[in-house]
Amino acid sequence: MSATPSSHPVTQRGMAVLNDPLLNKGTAFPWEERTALGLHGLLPPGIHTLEEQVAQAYENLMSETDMLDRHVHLRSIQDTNETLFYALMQKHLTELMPIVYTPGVGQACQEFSRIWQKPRGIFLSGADRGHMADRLAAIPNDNIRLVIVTDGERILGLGDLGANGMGIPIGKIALYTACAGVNPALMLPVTLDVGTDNATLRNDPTYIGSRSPRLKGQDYADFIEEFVTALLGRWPGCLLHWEDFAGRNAAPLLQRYRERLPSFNDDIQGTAGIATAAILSGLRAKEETLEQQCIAFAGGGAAGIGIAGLLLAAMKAEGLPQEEALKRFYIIDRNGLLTHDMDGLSEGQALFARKDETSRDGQGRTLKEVISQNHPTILIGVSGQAGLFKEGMIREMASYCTRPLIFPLSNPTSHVEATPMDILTWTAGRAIVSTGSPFTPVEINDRSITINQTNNSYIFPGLGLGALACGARSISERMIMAAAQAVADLSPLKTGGTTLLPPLENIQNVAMRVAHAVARQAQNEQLCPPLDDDALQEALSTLSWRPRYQPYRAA
Ligand SMILES: O=C([O-])CC(=O)C(=O)O
Ligand SMILES: [Mg+2]
Repeated sequence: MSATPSSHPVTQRGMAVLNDPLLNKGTAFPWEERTALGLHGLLPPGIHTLEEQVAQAYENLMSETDMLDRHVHLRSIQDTNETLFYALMQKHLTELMPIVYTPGVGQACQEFSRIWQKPRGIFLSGADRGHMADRLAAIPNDNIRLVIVTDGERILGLGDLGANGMGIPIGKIALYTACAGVNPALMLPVTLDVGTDNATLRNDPTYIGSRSPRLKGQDYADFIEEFVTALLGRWPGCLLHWEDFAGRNAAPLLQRYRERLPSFNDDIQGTAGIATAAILSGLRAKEETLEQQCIAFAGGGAAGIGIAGLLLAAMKAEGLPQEEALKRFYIIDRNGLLTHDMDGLSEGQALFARKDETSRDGQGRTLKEVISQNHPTILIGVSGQAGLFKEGMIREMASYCTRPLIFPLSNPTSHVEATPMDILTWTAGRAIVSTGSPFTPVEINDRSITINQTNNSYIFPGLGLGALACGARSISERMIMAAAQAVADLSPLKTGGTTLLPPLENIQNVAMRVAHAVARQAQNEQLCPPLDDDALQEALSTLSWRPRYQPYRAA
C-alpha cells in the first residue's frame, strides 16, 4: 500500500478493524487499504465515498418514523462507524439533535435496558468497590481527557433511572464532537450504578442495572471518592463533567472536587450559563437591566440554584450589593417559597431563601401567590413538572409586565412547564419565551415566532474544550460567566435579528467562541499556564477532530 506521510498506522487486521467504530470506514475502504488490512471478502466489493454513505444513511434513518427507532438507528451507526455518524450529524445537525439529544435521549433512557446493544462507556457498580482503579486500568486508552459521569438519579426531568441514565453521558459526548469538534477518542462516558430507588425499574426483569437501593451517606461519598481517585490515577489532568446528579448531591460534589481536578456540573453551571446568556439578551431587547427585575424560579434544585447563583453574580457585577440583589429572587420548590426558617435547605437554597418571611407549618407561599403578590418579571421553570405554569398565572404576569421573560426549561419536552404556544397565546404574543427542549416556531398574530432553545448544549461543549485546551486546573464561576457572555454577545438581537440565541446551525461557531472566552478567563485568573494565541490555537487543534476518512497504512 502506498503510504502517504499523513497516513495513519493501523496495527489491527480484518474484523478487528471493522469492529472498531473509530477505524471503520465500511464500504468506503479503498481497495489498497482492504489489501493491506486483510479486509477482502469481509466487505462487499462496491466502494462508496463518505458523502454517498451519508446520503444513504440519512435516507435509511428518515424511513423510520418513530423517534425512539431513529435514536436506536443513529446510535447503531455511532457504534459501527463514528466518522459516518459525525459526518451525518454535522450535515443535518438541527434535524438530528432532537433525536440524539433532548427529547429523543429522554425516551432512550427510559427504554435503555431494552435498546442496549453494544458496550459503550464504563459502568461501575457496588460490585466494583475496591477495584475501580483496576477497572480503569483495563481500559485500553491512555489518553482520555474528558469524562462525563452520571449516577442516573435525576435524568433530565425524568427522575431516578439508575443505570439506564447511561444514555445521557453518551448523548453529551456526541454533542462535544458534533458541536465543538472534540476528538471522540479522548472522551469516556461513565455511569456510577450506585443502585436505584425506582421500584418499577428494580422489578423490571429487563433492567440492566443493579437492583439494590441507592447507596446513601458515607457509603455514597466513599464510592464517589474511590471513583475520582481512580480517575486521577489513570488519567491525571482529565476534566470531569458531572451530569444529572440529584439536587442534594450535585452542588456538594462539585464543591468537594472542583479544586482537586478541573470539573464542572453541567446542570448547575452549563444551564446557568445559557439561562443567563438568554436573560441578558432578552433584557437587551427590552432595554432593561438585571437590577430592575424580579425573578421567580419554579424549582429549587441544582439547575434553579445554579441559575440564581450566576444571575446574582451578574447583578453584583452591575454594582448591586448582595443583600439588595437577593431581594429580587423568589425560589419556589416542592414546599412552596423557600424561606429562611425551613428545615433541610441546602447551602445554595439557604442563600436564596427569603429572609423577610417565614413558612407556615413548613409550607411557603405558592407560585401563584408569588406571581400575584410580588409581580416577577422573569419566570424560570426548572421543576421537571409538566403543565406547572397555569393559564391564570401567565395571564397575570402579562397584566403587569409588557414583555415578561418566561422560560419553561424542564426537559424532555413531555416535562415542559407550559408549551410556547400556550404561553404566547395567553400573553397575546408578548412574552419572550425560551425552552430547554426544541419546539417548532409559533404562529401568532400573523407572526412566526422562533422559540429559542435555552439548553446547556450552547455552553458545555465550548466550556470543556476551552478548559482542556488551556490546561485549566479548575473551572471558576467567572469562566462560566465568560462563557455566558460569549453566547450573549452572539445574540442575533445585537444585529437586528429577533431571536435571543444564535441558531443551532451556528453552534460550532458558538462553541469555538465560548472555548476562547473560557481559556482567556482562565488565564486572567491564572488558573492555567500562560499561553499566547498561537499556543492556544495549537492546543485547540490537538483536541479537535473532523469526520473525514484518513488514509491508513498497515503497521
Ligand atoms: O440534557 C439536556 O437537554 C439539558 C440538561 O442537562 C438537563 O435537562 O438535564
Ligand atoms: Mg443534565
